[in-house]
Amino acid sequence: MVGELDKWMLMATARAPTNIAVIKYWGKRDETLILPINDSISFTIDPDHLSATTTVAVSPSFQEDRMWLNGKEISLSGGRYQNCLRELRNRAGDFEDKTRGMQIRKEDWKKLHFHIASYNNFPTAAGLASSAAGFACLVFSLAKLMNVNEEIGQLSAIARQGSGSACRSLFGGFVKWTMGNQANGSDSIAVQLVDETHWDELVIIVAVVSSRQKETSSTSGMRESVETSSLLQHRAQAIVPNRILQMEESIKNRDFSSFARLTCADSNQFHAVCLDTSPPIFYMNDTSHRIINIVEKWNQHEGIPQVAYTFDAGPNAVMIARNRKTATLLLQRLLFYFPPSPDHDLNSYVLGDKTILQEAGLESLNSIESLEPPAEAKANVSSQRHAGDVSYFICTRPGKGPVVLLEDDEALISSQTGLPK
Ligand SMILES: Nc1ncnc2c1ncn2[C@@H]1O[C@H](COP(=O)(O)OP(=O)(O)OP(=O)(O)O)[C@@H](O)[C@H]1O
Ligand SMILES: C[C@@](O)(CCOP(=O)(O)OP(=O)(O)O)CC(=O)O
Repeated sequence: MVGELDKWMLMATARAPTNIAVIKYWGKRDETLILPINDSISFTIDPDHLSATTTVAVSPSFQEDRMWLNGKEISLSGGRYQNCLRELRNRAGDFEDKTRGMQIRKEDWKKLHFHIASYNNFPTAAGLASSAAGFACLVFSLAKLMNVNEEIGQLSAIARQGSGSACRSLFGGFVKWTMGNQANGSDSIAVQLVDETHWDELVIIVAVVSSRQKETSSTSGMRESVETSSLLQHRAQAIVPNRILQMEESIKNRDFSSFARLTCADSNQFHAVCLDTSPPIFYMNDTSHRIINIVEKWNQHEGIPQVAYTFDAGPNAVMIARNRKTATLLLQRLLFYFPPSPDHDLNSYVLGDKTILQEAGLESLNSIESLEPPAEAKANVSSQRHAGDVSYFICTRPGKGPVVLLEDDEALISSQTGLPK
């Protein structure tokens, strides 16, 4: 189809955030329905910094379902996309717009085709959970377009079938994915624990760590762990249930010390499970280990945790600081140990909420060069600097769940052609 559309077209646009788990999901009991072997808890990241925006359009002129991701056409033939589309079509409602003379009955949705355009405001292949934001956004925007009359929890069970962690991106704040026990997965859904205003002191700094090697995907990594790791079985049965209860308590009470201990312990146990997998999977690299060391030594020096860290299936560090003051001290440490390489400017080295840079008194490359080693360095950690080992940092905070975008200029599909703008 080229040029003008010859029939009507209906569109919806939405934006959905990514999320980072503090109690990790690792292991499925059902590969097709994506049912996990344990509950997990995450926080949602501010969509201004890490989110997917998706426009979905429907028109009798469209001949097949098509999708463009970051401007490039991708195939929708994979089982995960097909499962989400089928589940949503099964739940579609009637739609009528008398002024435009449009009527779509429930059953018509099965014959109509979609054009879908999505854009991630962060790198897609950098291990920053783009699939979580992407599938949450796909399901949320299609549910709006098709008038699906379901609670967000039920939509989360559809997003789960795109990528497990995506179910948690249907809510803001802190979110629990309950594993459920039904064979059809109807009770394996996300629930919001608290919204993003409950604990608004927290500041998040993500270190995107340079990595050249191709990582094992989460999907195949967790399959191998289920098949070969006895530590994984022990973790799911004997460790996680208690940790979930403790984590819920620390979030409810904004108890940072307990939150940080649990978050770091759970990340480390997840990576221990990866090592216990045969053959072992190494997601973290030397820079990741160095970051853990810096945070651990600082926390130890202060006597109570200042910062928590967590790592997903890759070398990037996600650090959570108890408040803005701590975040500035963390940023000073990070920029001391990992200054930008000579070809970088500060503006492209620290992304997201740059006001933390100003508060840390770091407004020029010179100010980074003249940073002193932190107090704990002399006693415990080497003060060697590693320019170039981190690609960039993102400063952000916990944020809200998916939203519909109503402005025409926010749509990614042209109302004239039905194709990406
Ligand atoms: N905006 C989007 N809309 C729909 N699907 C997306 C979107 N962004 C990413 N995806 C899907 O997710 C896949 C990438 O998922 P993958 O798990 O490999 O990486 P990731 O989620 O960025 O990293 P990780 O899971 O390791 O944190 C893409 O190939 C695509 O199928
Ligand atoms: C380490 C993790 O980030 C694993 C996420 O795995 P995915 O949700 O990407 O896996 P699939 O369900 O196979 O798509 C931990 C987490 O997010 O809980």
